[in-house]
Amino acid sequence: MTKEQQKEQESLNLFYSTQTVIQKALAKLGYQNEMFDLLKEPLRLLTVRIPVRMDDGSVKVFTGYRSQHNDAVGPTKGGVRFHPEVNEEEVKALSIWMSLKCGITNLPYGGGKGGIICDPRKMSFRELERLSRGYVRAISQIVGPTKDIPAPDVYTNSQIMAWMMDEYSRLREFDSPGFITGKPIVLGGSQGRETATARGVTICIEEAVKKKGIELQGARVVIQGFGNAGSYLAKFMHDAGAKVIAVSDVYGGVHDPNGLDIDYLLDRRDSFGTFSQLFKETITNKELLELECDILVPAAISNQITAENAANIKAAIVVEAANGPTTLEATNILTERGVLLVPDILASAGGVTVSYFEWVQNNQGYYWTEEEVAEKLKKVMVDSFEKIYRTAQEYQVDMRLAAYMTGIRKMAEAAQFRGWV
Ligand SMILES: NC(=O)C1=CN([C@@H]2O[C@H](COP(=O)(O)OP(=O)(O)OC[C@H]3O[C@@H](n4cnc5c(N)ncnc54)[C@H](O)[C@@H]3O)[C@@H](O)[C@H]2O)C=CC1
Ligand SMILES: O=C(O)CCC(=O)C(=O)O
Repeated sequence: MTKEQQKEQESLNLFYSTQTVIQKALAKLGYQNEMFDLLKEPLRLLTVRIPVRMDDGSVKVFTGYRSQHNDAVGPTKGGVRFHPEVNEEEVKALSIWMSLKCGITNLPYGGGKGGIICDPRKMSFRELERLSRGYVRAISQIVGPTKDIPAPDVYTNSQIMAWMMDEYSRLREFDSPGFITGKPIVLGGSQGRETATARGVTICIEEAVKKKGIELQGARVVIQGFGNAGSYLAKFMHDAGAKVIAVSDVYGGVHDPNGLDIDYLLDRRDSFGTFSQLFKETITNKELLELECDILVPAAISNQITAENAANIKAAIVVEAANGPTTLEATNILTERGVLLVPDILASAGGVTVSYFEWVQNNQGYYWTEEEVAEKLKKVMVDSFEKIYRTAQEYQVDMRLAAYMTGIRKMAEAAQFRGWV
């Protein structure tokens, strides 16, 4: 393997590349190696095997994970992913990113993340219910409203959160809405959580265009992924007067340089964010990423913009709604080319921010209006964007490193005060 190939291989390993940036961020902030030693790995990783009775009477055993990166600041928090490609390294990296997101937005949490290796698109409603409940039973010892609070992520939704909350409440023998966020409103969910990730991305786009001197009105936007994050984002961009010219799902995308009919697409997508099979003329995800546009938003999975295609990205602004869509090699290429890259741990932090609001409302038993939630979210996101933009300028670093520096500071301070380092 050549040096370049090895570099790219390392860049594609989310866990390894996260550790690389953490090390740089801590060094910039003047921390010793001991702090890196503490923060480079999750404190806890639980692997579980979940037997599920399938509809045909057979038993299938699924593997799941829950990773808790660091709880110096407070209980850990983060979503649960149901996806065939879930793996230990990815879950660990995702839990570290949750710590950083909570640090950036100044939430009283550390980061956690969970996942189950499965393909929910091939499972029935009742099989999914049994799997969700089985997962909660398997991880119940290490989670809870004051320990670790799960939430939705790829291919999980408010129905799955409802089953998980119900199972946890049964185990504990009292109603525990604060165990999980992203619940249906009638079960203690928050106004605005469903759209929170996309709202947060929208606010970042509004800030980023100001920095780049681009008018949002009429700007051409391309979005990869049409699930929770991507589909609402398309709607918000359309409502803001931008021209959404291409969107995609796992199978491919649709493109119209004059702007797509977003309401139609929203109406036709299924609960897994798929719609493209309804169309005859489609483009590949690879083609979508390289389209002529002003703003590109990867809102699906990781490692989409790599050393291979970074030079072909035409957008002036890339805003990462997905976790880990751009490798470190690609980050360098885009930055050198003058593309403003708003990193995932900032851009997608709207979800966990409103999850925090949901948890606060559950704890106090008093609920806020959609306007109150939107106003509070806006303040958190604008402040976070500015903080990171200023850090990038002050230290002459890219937005990703600036976001890591901002996100890790509170955790490092808390660990020091606790006497861990
Ligand atoms: N839902 C949330 O609150 C948050 C989500 N995120 C991140 O945003 C991204 C999307 O999450 P959600 O919208 O919640 O998921 P989702 O499950 O609602 O939608 C996923 C979308 O990605 C597409 N997709 C899946 N595999 C793909 C592939 N190989 N290539 C292209 N497209 C593919 C699906 O077809 C679907 O349109 C993920 O990276 C997730 O971690 C980040 C923060 C919060
Ligand atoms: O809402 C949450 O608590 C976590 C959302 C999440 O998993 C993420 O930001 O990646």
